Amino acid sequence: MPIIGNLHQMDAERAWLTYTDWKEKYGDVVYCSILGQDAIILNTEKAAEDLLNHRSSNYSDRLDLPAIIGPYGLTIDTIVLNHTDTWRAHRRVFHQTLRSEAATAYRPMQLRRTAELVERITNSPEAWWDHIRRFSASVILSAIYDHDLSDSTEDDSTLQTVLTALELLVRIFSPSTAMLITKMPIVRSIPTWLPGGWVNAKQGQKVVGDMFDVPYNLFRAKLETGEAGKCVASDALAMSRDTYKMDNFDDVVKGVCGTAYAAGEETTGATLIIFILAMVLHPEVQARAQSEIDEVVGTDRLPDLDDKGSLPYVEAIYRETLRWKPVVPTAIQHATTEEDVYNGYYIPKKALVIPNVWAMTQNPDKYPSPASFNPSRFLDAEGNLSGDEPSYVFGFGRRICPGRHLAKDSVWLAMVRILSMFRIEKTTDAAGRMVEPNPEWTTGITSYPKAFPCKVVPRCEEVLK
Ligand code: HEM
Repeated sequence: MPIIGNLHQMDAERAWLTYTDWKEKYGDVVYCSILGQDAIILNTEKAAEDLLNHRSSNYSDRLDLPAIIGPYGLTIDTIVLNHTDTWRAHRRVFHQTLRSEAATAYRPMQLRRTAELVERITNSPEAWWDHIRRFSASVILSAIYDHDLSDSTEDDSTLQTVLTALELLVRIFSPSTAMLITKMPIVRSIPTWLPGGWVNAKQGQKVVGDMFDVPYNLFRAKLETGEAGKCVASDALAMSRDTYKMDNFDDVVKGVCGTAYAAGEETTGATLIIFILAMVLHPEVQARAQSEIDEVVGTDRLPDLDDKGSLPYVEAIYRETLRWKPVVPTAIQHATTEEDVYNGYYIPKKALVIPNVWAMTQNPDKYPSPASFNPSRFLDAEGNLSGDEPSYVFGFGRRICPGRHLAKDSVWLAMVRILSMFRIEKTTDAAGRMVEPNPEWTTGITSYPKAFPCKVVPRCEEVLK
């Protein structure tokens, strides 16, 4: 039986990060080997749906990374768990607490947090980036642990603990480092004082352990004194009290909560940063959205989620932002449990399966001129929303992102409120010429622009005219 596509020997970095023209060069489904690991790259929505959605019982594992998971204390992290009963318990908690109807309970909190975001940008517009990152952290910490961030993020020990761990996780999960640690486990013992010592597993285990323990223990202490409000942690514990019985359920809840922070904070903030970049580059899109908002909402209140149905162009901007530069461009790799055959081609057991979300978003047959930011592609000739939504940017099958409903409300609300209150403009240089932002992009599991020049200006004078 033939192997799918071209046999292509890749090094780890290229296989994970050079995904731009894979479909053109190699076809819809590609086999490659990443340092000896079988890997299948799915370049089209059709192939991803056929395998990851329709055959999900065989495509919902993750890659076994025993050299990383145990030594770095990731044994209770939803993302890396295999397709086991423990993972199913995690997903049941996510479903119970963050499914579409359950996520609406967090809307009042999201309205408060977006109002704070607008206020902070009004007071110090030059620090918009920090305000956005604070916003995404504050929404997730509230939703998961009912934790209110301190005024200064530097003084918030909970936030600092999780940020330290995230920094480490992003580094050890970079493709080359993950492979290096897997192939040469000895590097885990490099003392922290030597160059490269940041991969030290003993230190990693402490840092990652704190990420799960510190906010969770704080929440448990609040629960005991009756101060804990509604959040994922309290709803999950109520589940176990009422109906759901399982040994070690406390570890499940702790794992769910710690993973949700790690998976939700950066993705939400990064999507908003991509949106700001799109707005700087496209003043005409911004102006059209602002006139829609002014017409529908008026100028004496902030838009809210009840306005969504009347703001199709804003919704189209949301969809185009997800599509234009997907923040998790190769989603998270799945793995097969058993061998399989697809369209006559053999797929090995325990193969990595990488959904090339980037290629799907750049498919010129579905999205003409895919590199341009054009929200109108999601509207019909009458200006109504088309049925198309790039929901595949949230992944596939049983592993689909369980935080997507919360994420959508947070991102949409922040976008519409920023648009209603501010103009996002290019800066000018000393000679008065416009500076065209052309940022570098982060690489790794997530991808978003590094710092770029832009000016955020309150619209109040313009609106009052
Ligand atoms: C714009 C924001 C977000 C994007 C683009 C995003 C995207 C993704 C993607 C692509 C995956 C991989 C799915 C797969 O394996 O097929 C994923 C997994 C996951 N996401 Fe999100 N996500 C976002 C926000 C969130 C939020 C807010 C939370 C939590 C509240 C969250 C929690 C998770 C978890 C726990 C997983 C792992 C699921 C599993 O392995 O079973 N995400 N996300």
